[in-house]
Amino acid sequence: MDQPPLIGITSDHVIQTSHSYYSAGERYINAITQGVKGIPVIIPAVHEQSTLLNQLDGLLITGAYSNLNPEYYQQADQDVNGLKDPSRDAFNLSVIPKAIDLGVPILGICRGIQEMNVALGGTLHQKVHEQPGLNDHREDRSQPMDVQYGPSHSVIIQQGGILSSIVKQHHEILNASTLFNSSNQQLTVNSVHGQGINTLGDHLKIEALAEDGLVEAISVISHPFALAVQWHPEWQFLENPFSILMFREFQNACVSYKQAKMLKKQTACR
Ligand SMILES: N[C@@H](CCC(=O)NCCCC(=O)O)C(=O)O
Repeated sequence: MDQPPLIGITSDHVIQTSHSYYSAGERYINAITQGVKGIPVIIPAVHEQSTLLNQLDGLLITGAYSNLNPEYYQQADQDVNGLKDPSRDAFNLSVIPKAIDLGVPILGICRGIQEMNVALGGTLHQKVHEQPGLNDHREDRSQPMDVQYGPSHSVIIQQGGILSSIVKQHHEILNASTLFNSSNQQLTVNSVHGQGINTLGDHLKIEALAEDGLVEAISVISHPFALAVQWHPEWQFLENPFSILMFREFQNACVSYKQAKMLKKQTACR
């Protein structure tokens, strides 16, 4: 029987009680094991990437409380004392373009969408809530976690992308979900971020927009599956039909990519 796809999960560099770790949240790992039926591999944000990427069948770029250093998009930092992660910044901004070039299927979540955009030359709003016309997309940290990560606002799915193709393929399942409104293609999502996409990077298309116009999902044009979303589909995804379908679509892309790689190897050996 075929081995499940090997999915790399990006990590955060964290210091706890004077010890240093590269870690990834359990929710992301569960989404890979249960939602993508893959083998999760946490990648320390230091690894040499070209050999590593050749082993992977997919890449998950996680969310994080830290913010990307705005030097990477040529802006002065508006929150110099805010949480940063230089190891993650350097690793992710270098691995994303390489993974895209190789055709590795990618799913980016929250900080992951921001990194994909900046890695391809885009910029971010450092404080979305201070931008005229944009809403406050932050969670209320005084609330319990299920409220912080609970349904927050809707996004409008744009035509012609990966998300709209999920809607088309599975409209019967989605029509039964209270989180999806088929008459206006609106999906209710959670919202746990202070930063967001300002100018769009190269070779990117918009997959979904919030009601205030903020970009909520993107994909790489002419790539089989390089999708990133500003919300958190991994949060209690088994209760959310759209999230289940999105992880399944990522799984299909990873399995196809793995099979194509094996076929190429076999052909080269003949
Ligand atoms: N720090 C950025 C990105 C927000 C983000 O990824 N939040 C996730 C928090 C932790 C997690 O659930 O993994 C911003 O504020 O925009």
